Amino acid sequence: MGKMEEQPKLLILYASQTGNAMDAAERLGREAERRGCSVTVLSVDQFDAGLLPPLKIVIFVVSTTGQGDSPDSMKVFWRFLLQRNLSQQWLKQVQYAVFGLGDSGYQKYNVIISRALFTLGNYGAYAINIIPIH
Ligand SMILES: Cc1cc2nc3c(=O)[nH]c(=O)nc-3n(C[C@H](O)[C@H](O)[C@H](O)COP(=O)(O)O)c2cc1C
Repeated sequence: MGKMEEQPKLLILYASQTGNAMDAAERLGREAERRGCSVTVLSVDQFDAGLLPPLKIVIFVVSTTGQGDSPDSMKVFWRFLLQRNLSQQWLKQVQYAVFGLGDSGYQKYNVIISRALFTLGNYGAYAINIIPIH
């Protein structure tokens, strides 16, 4: 027989200002584990963005804070992604989904979703779903 099926590996990265995106990410992680995935859940500031390219599936859970700002924990990761010396194919193997936490009472509702989508897409990553939560 062929080699054993590997468990699908899933990375869930969250960017949270007051804990809601973290709670949502951990809940998502538990659901995925129950369905047979091998899951790692981390805050974006605990993960080196340079390690993204070989990953197959990454789920981002990001909240919008301030006046349409990203959480503080996302800044370094963000700066890395905006570096100019990364190729347009840098994330071509990566499929990703973005869950966004926001409040439609704010003018800049959930804008961090679109920023994340745009930036990752620029590197050839493939968006499998974009899900605003409010
Ligand atoms: C100070 C503050 C500013 C916020 N600004 C926005 C905003 O500009 N756009 C938006 O969609 N939601 C905004 N929200 C709502 C948050 O996104 C929402 O409460 C979310 O659940 C927070 O997630 P977190 O705990 O992971 O940071 C804001 C919330 C706070 C407390």
